[in-house]
Amino acid sequence: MNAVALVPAAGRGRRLGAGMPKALVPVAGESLLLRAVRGLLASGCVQHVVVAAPDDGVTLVEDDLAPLGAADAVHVVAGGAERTDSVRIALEAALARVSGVTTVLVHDAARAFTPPSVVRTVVEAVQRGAPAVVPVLPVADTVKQVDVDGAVEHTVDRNALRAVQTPQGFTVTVLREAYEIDGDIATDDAGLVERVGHPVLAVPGHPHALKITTAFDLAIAERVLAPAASEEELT
Ligand SMILES: Nc1ccn([C@@H]2O[C@H](COP(=O)(O)OP(=O)(O)OP(=O)(O)O)[C@@H](O)[C@H]2O)c(=O)n1
Ligand SMILES: C[C@](O)(CO)[C@H](O)COP(=O)(O)O
Repeated sequence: MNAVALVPAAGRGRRLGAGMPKALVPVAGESLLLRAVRGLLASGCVQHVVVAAPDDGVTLVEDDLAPLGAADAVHVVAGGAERTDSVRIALEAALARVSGVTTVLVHDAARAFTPPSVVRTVVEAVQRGAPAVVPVLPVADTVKQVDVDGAVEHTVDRNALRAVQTPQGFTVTVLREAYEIDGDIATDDAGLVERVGHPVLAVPGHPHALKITTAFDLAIAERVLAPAASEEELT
């Protein structure tokens, strides 16, 4: 069974400060978005991708993705004000275009260098019966809870913490249920699924699934991730 992937790519990239939508920022000559979509398709388990573009950038995004030569497998819609709005719009578009959808991935364009192997791991976990799946990494730093004044309240047991990445995977039923609650906003899709009471399974992520958020992250992408991606087969 194949999955459908939703790619929220409508963000402005304020923290990056590139003066253009972050998804279209190039790294070694290819946009973050093109790289993210190619990685999804290279996994071999994604049959269709719906990209949520900036509302004034749908044609720009369509043109950016043209080199993939996958026009039948990739559809671009205008995203929304928040990430959750963009995902909701892309989900509705995917279900209107693709029949028989069972598994849905949600993958940030900003995580452009996610290895296709992580995509497969997430899809396989959903198709083995997990209603919701997130790729994760251990937390390497000590984490402390602080109050509004910055005073440390306590140290959190980092062994019980994981840093969550994308693609996140869901059964279509569970994701639709989570997105039926209008106005509900969360920083990730699994958070909405937790709120409607479904279990979420953590599976291994990958350091290359770094979310390109700041100029520092972009430098890491240019100097480390892009060279590594060009060396590895997209397998
Ligand atoms: N209204 C929004 C906001 C974000 N995103 C997407 O959600 C992903 C994760 O968001 P983030 O990394 O925060 O991107 P931006 O919102 O662009 O960054 P910033 O918060 O710095 O502006 C990105 O691929 C972004 O394009 C989206 O589709 N629609
Ligand atoms: C979805 C996500 O990538 C999981 O870590 C993250 O929550 C996105 O956060 P952002 O502030 O929208 O980049």
